[in-house]
Amino acid sequence: MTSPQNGPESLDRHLLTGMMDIMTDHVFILRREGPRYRLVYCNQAMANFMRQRPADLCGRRLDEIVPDPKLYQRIAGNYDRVLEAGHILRFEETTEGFEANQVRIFDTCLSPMPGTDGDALYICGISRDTTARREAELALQQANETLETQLAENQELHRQLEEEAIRDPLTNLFNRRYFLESLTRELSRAHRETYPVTLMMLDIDHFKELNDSHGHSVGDQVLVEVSQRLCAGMRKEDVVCRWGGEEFLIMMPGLSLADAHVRIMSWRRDHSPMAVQLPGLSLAISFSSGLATAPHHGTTTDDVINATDKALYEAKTNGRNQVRLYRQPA
Ligand SMILES: Nc1nc2c(ncn2[C@@H]2O[C@H](COP(=O)(O)OP(=O)(O)OP(=O)(O)O)[C@@H](O)[C@H]2O)c(=O)[nH]1
Repeated sequence: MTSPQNGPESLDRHLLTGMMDIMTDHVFILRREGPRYRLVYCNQAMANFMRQRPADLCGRRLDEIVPDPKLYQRIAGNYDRVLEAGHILRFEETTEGFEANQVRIFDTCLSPMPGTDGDALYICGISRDTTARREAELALQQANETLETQLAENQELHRQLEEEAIRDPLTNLFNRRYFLESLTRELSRAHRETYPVTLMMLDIDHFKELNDSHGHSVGDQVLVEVSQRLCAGMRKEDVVCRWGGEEFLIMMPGLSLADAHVRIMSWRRDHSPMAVQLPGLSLAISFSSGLATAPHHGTTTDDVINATDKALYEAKTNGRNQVRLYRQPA
């Protein structure tokens, strides 16, 4: 008994052709004839794409199959390149110019091959339609870009919301909640590292009168103006807050009571009375302020704020337009 021979048998042409015709990729062979090319083989998929039968395409010159000179030049240029390179080339091409209504993308592999007689030169090619994959990639890329934009917008919105949650909407100063959180944090750090934290409460004098005489909107403009001048006069580590209606509370970490006093007196030299110019109206605003410091006048937020409030009260009851330092009861 003879055993079957190992290795591929030489197959009949109709078997090979049959196999090529069940492929969805375009398979084709061209022969170079001088400066031109002749299609010597194409499979069913390629013929379908050209809307012809394989028998009607095979044997025809490329310039007959593709009469448009620009299109011909584009296709033949690829074949020239692969023959010049002498090895397999792979590239992406489109069917632009072939079909009026739809441009498809192909991934094409071309290989130069000598004929059996040694003289003739052939190009074997396989083209795969990658349009759907590329469209999916493009859609994914666009979806990613949209997501990234949305993410950036959401982050910005989140940042704005966080900012709004700690700011007073009229003056844009920090609000009471943020101030209390910051003061709690600062007092415990100051305790660990032994430095003073001085508070100043500043209140606009006779603000009710101003509102009553000139209206709430003028009052609002004064509040905004005072806020801006207060911020401009403080260090970047100070926390300036709108404590209530026309009352401001400022935390000055690391400043002793005496240093804070010097600072506020200097601020008052420039800003009290504060001239506020509004259309048809010239105002002179005065302030009363109270100062207290931790740990000297208290170590908790409540204690030090109460001490500051009491110092302010003294400034008010003592005739306004002045600064008072907290004095501990004897
Ligand atoms: N325009 C404006 N007025 C406000 C705002 N919040 C509070 N007020 C007003 O601020 C005024 C505060 O009045 P008072 O507490 O009597 O203080 P004052 O008139 O400055 O008196 P002294 O502090 O004793 O000098 C009230 O009339 C409030 O209506 C605000 O956001 N805008």
